[in-house]
Amino acid sequence: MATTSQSLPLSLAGIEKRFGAVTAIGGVDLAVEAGEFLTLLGPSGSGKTTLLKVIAGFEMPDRGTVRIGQADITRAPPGRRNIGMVFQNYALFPHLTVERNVAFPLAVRHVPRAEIGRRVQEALALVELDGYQARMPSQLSGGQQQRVALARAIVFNPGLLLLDEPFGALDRRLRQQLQEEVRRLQRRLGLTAIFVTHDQEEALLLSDRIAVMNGGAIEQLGPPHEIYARPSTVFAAGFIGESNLWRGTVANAGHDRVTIALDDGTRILAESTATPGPATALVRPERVRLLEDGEAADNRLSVTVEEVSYLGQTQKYLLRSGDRVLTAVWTLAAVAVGRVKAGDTVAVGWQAADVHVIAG
Ligand SMILES: Nc1ncnc2c1ncn2[C@@H]1O[C@H](COP(=O)(O)OP(=O)(O)OP(=O)(O)O)[C@@H](O)[C@H]1O
Repeated sequence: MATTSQSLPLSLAGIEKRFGAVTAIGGVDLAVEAGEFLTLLGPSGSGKTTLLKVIAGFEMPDRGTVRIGQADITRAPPGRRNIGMVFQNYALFPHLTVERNVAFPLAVRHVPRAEIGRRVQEALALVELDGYQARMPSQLSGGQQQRVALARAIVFNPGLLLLDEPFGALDRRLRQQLQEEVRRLQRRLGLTAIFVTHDQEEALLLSDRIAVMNGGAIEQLGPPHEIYARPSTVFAAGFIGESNLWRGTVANAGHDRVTIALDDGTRILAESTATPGPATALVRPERVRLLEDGEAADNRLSVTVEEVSYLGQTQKYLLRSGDRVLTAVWTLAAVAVGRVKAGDTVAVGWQAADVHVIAG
């Protein structure tokens, strides 16, 4: 298998797909660059799998076009799209050896026998399963089976690789190991990859860009750090990472600083160019700091500690101020174990620059 990739860009324009009264995809435009790792992230029912099936050719869209490179493949059968696929339950052929499983896509493409042998060996080496040629799938662990599935998906140099929750059935450690391997392989081969998950950590870790899906539409598209730091909607903010979200009204707008008035009278100072009107303030838990005596902060609250959870490198605190509960996550280097306990009253604060304002 050549490691020089023939990866291609993918473009979706105006994709719509209905099942009876259900709109699974409600008008999606998306351009994925060659060699890019793009994740479709969203809750159950948001349309991720349907969109992937439209790309793969297992579902026909009611409207819109699918292009790989220059070619319009909207109506092309799945086998003609040159797409590699790994699904959670995309089982290997149980009656075929590892070697014949991986050889399958080459055999159906009438690749000469000698070349098949060489390319299968190369693909198995890439997923670190060289020497497993003669095994049957039943003689492999779940992680090894998914590696064989990955080898089978890349052995024919696909223009595009689709991965639908490929690690869903695996335990956490194996999952992490395979995540790293897939990413390394994808980079090394320069593959264009579209990955479906509802696991936000997995999405943040692996992706060049994330498309946050909600109700059959892409709600936000951007690199992980941008989606985390500057979510464009309350849904995206709540779906990715932990968040403190406070709904209020932007008052006193001007000079890149605004005040957000909450209905209980609390005022939050934020660095933002938001205009007056309803808005939600987002403060990520690691931005909420424990204030030392006399320490100043743009925003300051006296809170009672309700709960402390030890998470290893960090601790998570549930803090109450009146009717409001907020979450803080502090590293052990910043706040030692036992220094702040349930029942304590402490001062916390954060800077105006730590507040992200979502208008609307
Ligand atoms: N074959 C089908 N017939 C009828 N409705 C369908 C069909 N496939 C999907 N749907 C509906 O379309 C919507 C989107 O489903 P889809 O499977 O794409 O979501 P998803 O984001 O992949 O969810 P999950 O994470 O649970 O797999 C859902 O409301 C689903 O019930």
